[in-house]
Amino acid sequence: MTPLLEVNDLKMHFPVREGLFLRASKFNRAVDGVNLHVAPGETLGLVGESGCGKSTLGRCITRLYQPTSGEIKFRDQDISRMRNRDLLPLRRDIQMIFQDPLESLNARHTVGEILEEPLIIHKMGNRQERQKRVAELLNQVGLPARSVTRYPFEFSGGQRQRIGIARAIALKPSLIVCDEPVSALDVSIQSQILNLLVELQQELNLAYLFIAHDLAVVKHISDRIAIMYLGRIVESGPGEALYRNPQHPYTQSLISAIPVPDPHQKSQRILLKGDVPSPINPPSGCRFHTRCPRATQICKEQEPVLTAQPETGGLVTACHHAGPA
Ligand SMILES: Nc1ncnc2c1ncn2[C@@H]1O[C@H](COP(=O)(O)OP(=O)(O)OP(=O)(O)O)[C@@H](O)[C@H]1O
Repeated sequence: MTPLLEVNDLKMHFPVREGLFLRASKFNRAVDGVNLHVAPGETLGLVGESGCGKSTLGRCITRLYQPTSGEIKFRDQDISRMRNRDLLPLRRDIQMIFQDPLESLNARHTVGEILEEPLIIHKMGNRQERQKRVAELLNQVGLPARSVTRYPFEFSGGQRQRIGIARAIALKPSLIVCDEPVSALDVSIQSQILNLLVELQQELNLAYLFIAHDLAVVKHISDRIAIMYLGRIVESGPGEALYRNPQHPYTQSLISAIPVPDPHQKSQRILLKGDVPSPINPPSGCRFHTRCPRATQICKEQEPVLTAQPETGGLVTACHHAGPA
């Protein structure tokens, strides 16, 4: 199937300004050569530790950021260098849901105004038609019709995320970048929001790039999962294969950290050495070598490329010593 979204060798390097004249002598390589693709109606889970560049990647794809280099192809058109003016039609089709809805929703506007705003910007319908659409959106996300006159602070965290979701689907997009949409919510509410996202996906044929720092969250909702470490994808493939038979030691350590519900089943936690290095000065060769239990000389010298792993059900892995744990 032709991908809806294709990202090739994408880089986002933030200048680090220092000294009296705030000159940029260094760069934070937040995203440093990412390749990925998402098919229509598919969910790609993007997982990695805090600071590995997930949000930056999501913001490049939605073109909140102008990437430093690389390609972002949406419906076969490279949008990575598009000017703001030309991006308007695209902003209808690619939306974003944020971790903290309170921060992303305008606190001085009522829910009705928040949901009507994108319809006004994109000149959709007259006032009456827009109000009808707002009522329909509230219904779709499971909020009462009377919410239109209320303000975001009057809602609970989960309800606020429902407002964020309603706003994201208002323009009938085909791709939504979900940036840790349930991380700030209680566990019981998390599953309600995840279920809502799955229902809407089926109803509206939405594709999701679902960002999370926790593999357990994306496990049940992702068709495929990509694991990110220090600005790069280190392993990806169908969710089921990635859980059952991960080949990258970093994926293996993330999976070993997921609590096992059955107390009789033993889980061998794979602990990593040290902390995540700085993306300002990433390690040579394989970026993961400083923390990797399998690292040898070649890992310090040569950067591994993503390579298909035979008999793993479709995993691609960037590791000189890829193999089962
Ligand atoms: N606007 C920005 N300007 C400069 N540096 C930034 C900016 N946004 C992010 N960074 C840096 O880029 C790196 C990646 O950050 P990013 O937020 O993308 O990671 P993340 O994986 O989403 O982490 P988290 O889960 O904590 O949000 C970090 O070192 C961060 O400090």
